[in-house]
Amino acid sequence: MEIDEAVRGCSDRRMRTKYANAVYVVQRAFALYPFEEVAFSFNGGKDSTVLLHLIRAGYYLYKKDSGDVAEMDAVKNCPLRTIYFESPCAFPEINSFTYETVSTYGLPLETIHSDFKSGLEGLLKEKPTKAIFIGTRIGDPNAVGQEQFSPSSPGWPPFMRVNPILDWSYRDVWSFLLTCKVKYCSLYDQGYTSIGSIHDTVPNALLSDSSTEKIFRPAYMLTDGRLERAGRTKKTNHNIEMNSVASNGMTSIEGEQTISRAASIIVVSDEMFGTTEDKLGAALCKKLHAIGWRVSHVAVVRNEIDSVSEEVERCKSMDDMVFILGGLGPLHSDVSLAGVAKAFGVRLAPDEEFEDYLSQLMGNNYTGDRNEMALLPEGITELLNHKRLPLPLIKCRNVITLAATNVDELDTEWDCLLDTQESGLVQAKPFVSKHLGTTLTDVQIAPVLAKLCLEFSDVYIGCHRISRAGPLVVNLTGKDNQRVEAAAEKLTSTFEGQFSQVDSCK
Ligand SMILES: Cc1cc2nc3c(=O)[nH]c(=O)nc-3n(C[C@H](O)[C@H](O)[C@H](O)COP(=O)(O)O)c2cc1C
Ligand SMILES: Nc1ncnc2c1ncn2[C@@H]1O[C@H](COP(=O)(O)OP(=O)(O)OP(=O)(O)O)[C@@H](O)[C@H]1O
Ligand SMILES: [Mg+2]
Repeated sequence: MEIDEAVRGCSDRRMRTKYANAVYVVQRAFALYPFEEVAFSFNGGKDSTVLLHLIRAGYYLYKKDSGDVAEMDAVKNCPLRTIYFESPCAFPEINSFTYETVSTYGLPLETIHSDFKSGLEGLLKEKPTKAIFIGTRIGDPNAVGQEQFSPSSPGWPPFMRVNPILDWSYRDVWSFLLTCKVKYCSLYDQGYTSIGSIHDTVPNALLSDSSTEKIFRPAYMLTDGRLERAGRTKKTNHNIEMNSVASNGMTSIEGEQTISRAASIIVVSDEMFGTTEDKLGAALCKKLHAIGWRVSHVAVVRNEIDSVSEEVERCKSMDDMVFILGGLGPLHSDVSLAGVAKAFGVRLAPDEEFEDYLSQLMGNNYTGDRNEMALLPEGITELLNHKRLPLPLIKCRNVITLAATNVDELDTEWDCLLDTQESGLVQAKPFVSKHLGTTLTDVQIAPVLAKLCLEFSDVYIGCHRISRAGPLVVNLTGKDNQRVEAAAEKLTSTFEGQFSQVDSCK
């Protein structure tokens, strides 16, 4: 079987692994469902072209494994029911490629002229259909939450969606098509990287030839697969918004200076419960304070997925940003990302870009076919790169997982975050603080401080003793210097000569 031979004979270990997993899914589907109750959703796109050849290979291997040797000659092709939702808005090149391909490979075609949902309702009424092969991949807008076998969504007719290439990247798709030397739709050679309708799809501008805007390079030349839908004008999923960036890279929009920002910190560590102390959380508090962010909450949780996910769930909606310290890496106790994924209701899925960084850093020094460290929360992860970092930091929506193991590493990671626009760490209006020391007792000043708190609700009024016998230090912190000064003035004038300014609250 030419596809099987081409892949098994290639030197690309990743390709061979992806192929082996995908054809395994195909074989499982043929083992699970009667052949006549399985369909293939084919639209002439690159992903469904990959799927076509994987189905052909999987069918061949399935027949071979089940000992149908007499039939082997006949299974060069796979006569699987093929459905195509034909739309008047489809590119003529897509239509002709689809018809040509089904004829070349002997696929019985059922053309449907309505939308996906009602078309599938009609199909299922007409013929029992238990499973449908679909070329959905991670990164497609509809892929979030799907597995290789996923029942159709509630409200859709009941069938199993079989997604053999769910974990394939853009690059995997092109490696496969080029390795197997199979025909694909001609639009991909004209700069189209993902194809919708004639109304919402143009060639990908990232492939435009710099000398003339009308010439585009072929789709397989796109280096950043995350931008494959950049030519889908209406439904783009990855539009990158550019904000104004200050010279240090930190977003510094004038209006932002007055906004207030709050963060919470989650320290993930079993050791904090008895054998060591948290230095990183305290250091991060100071760093946030220094850029004018309020720290609303610092929590220490155990290395358990549920403990992390419950804490992330609480903090992510309460604060602008959540920082996680600890629990990142290949150890059994490194559960932070699994906790984040659970909090957002997504699964952990292989991230090719992160995998590339990891293999540059550590070669192939991981066990099994898969690098478990490259499993990141699916559909919500952004990698924050910086030239000073060995690996990008992982940001899932408003949750940033820091990799620092000591304060020096934290200093570096923090500087890189400030220098990276995508981190979202905008400079907020800085805090001003005043520290006033006194030898008065807490009982003496308590009623006055209570009133002061009510009158100056925009000033944080903290109070602590150096020892039980004193002295006492009152800390006044706020964003408005005049208000902080006014609160300090009120306190000192109430207790004339009894308060003096001290450097800081040690
Ligand atoms: C065979 C088939 C089954 C589908 N099943 C579902 C489904 O169960 N739930 C759902 O929300 N969408 C379903 N869809 C719609 C897809 O999620 C998606 O809208 C479609 O593949 C178009 O993708 P595009 O917007 O990237 O072109 C299905 C589509 C096809 C072709
Ligand atoms: N009109 C259609 N008819 C049949 N199947 C379809 C149709 N549109 C989408 N599908 C199914 O959904 C899958 C995902 O569609 P999607 O548009 O993301 O991929 P593609 O068309 O194969 O490639 P590309 O991303 O380059 O357009 C397809 O591989 C196919 O299985
Ligand atoms: Mg398409």
